[in-house]
Amino acid sequence: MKIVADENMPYVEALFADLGEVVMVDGRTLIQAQVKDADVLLVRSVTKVNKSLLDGCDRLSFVGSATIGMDHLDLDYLKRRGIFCTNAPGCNAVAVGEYAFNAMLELARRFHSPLKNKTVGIVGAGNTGTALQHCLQAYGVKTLLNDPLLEASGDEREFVSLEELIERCDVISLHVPLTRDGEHPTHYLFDQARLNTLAEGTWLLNCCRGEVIDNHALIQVKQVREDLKLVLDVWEGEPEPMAELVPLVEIATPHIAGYSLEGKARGTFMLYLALMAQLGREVDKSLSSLLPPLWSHQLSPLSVPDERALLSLVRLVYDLRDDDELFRQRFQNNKGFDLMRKNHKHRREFSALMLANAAGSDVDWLFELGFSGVGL
Ligand SMILES: NC(=O)C1=CN([C@@H]2O[C@H](COP(=O)(O)OP(=O)(O)OC[C@H]3O[C@@H](n4cnc5c(N)ncnc54)[C@H](O)[C@@H]3O)[C@@H](O)[C@H]2O)C=CC1
Ligand SMILES: O=C(O)C(=O)[C@H](O)COP(=O)(O)O
Repeated sequence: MKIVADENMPYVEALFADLGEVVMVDGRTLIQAQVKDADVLLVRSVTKVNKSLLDGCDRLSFVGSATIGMDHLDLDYLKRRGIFCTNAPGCNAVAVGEYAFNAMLELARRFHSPLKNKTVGIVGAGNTGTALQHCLQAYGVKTLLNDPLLEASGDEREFVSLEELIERCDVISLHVPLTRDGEHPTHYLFDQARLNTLAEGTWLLNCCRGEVIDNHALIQVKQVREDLKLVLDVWEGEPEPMAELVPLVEIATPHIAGYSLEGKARGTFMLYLALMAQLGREVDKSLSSLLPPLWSHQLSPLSVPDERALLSLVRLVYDLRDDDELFRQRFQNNKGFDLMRKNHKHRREFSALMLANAAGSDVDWLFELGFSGVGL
């Protein structure tokens, strides 16, 4: 069996080498000739999997994307061809939730405006939106949700309209898939008209897909709205974000919100499980055996850390300012955006940090937030 896999997918050798020949490729520039005799194709979000890539790849029977998003996969074409296709729902949801929470703490510190007192609106209350809500609730921040699809499906949480969310929230974080059809398409969900309705001083975060915001319109609006603060991890036109937009953004990163080691490993592992099921073979590997051990720092945060101390703890796990700084230096270099992603030093999730405080104390909310505790 021949398995062609994106080189930015960790643990492929460890999980798939037993099954056949593994060939690692640059997913962004992948062409048909490289997939011609493959049985299995493992991709990430940068590979457009469609007729032009797969025409004539007659042996291919399995396509797996180690991502949450599926907008790069032509699902109708794959179905017509009878090629099994799967993705990795929720694999990096915790990473995205923690990224957005982290970014909010950074803005709060920068603008001397505590997060604790704000109302945060989450647009798209699926896996990543819920992971963010979890962090915010653990810290005691009020959240409002907008998700017309979940609302209609009977999800029992409370939802508000997008208009109400925009009106009532100080912070808005976007967590929707990129869609162009259906009753609630998200392409340019935040167009010029909607951006103009943002309340004074809103913080707007986009960690889902660049095209959910009209980036040209965002530039125009931001140029006259110093009060708006932006956090962008995703950009229209990746891997070439609009150069005029970057300086207008407070925290700018190259689509790495989901890049925790745990999240990426989970993505590869979910594809391994799907392929083993497809092949009718027994699973003989575990995710925990792939990951390095927790950081067993015996940290005991003061009984109730204030927001400053909380940010210090969060920065210990992942200092978002490093990625922001590198991004500004490198995004305009030849292939800078993709190189930063490829060479990204995997961060860990909050759970990698073991706190020495005992459970059942007044810092239990830190464990709720995701940090590990001795004996938990
Ligand atoms: N920056 C990054 O590194 C990452 C980005 N993503 C992106 O984030 C997206 C969301 O991921 P998940 O939360 O895991 O997906 P999910 O499928 O679990 O949740 C998405 C939610 O958005 C809702 N939704 C769809 N259209 C909507 C609309 N018009 N208005 C409000 N809500 C709407 C859906 O009903 C669903 O509940 C992915 O599709 C992917 O594109 C995901 C992981 C990492
Ligand atoms: O899971 C998703 O959806 C994402 O956006 C990925 O985290 C993006 O990473 P790559 O697949 O582009 O490496």
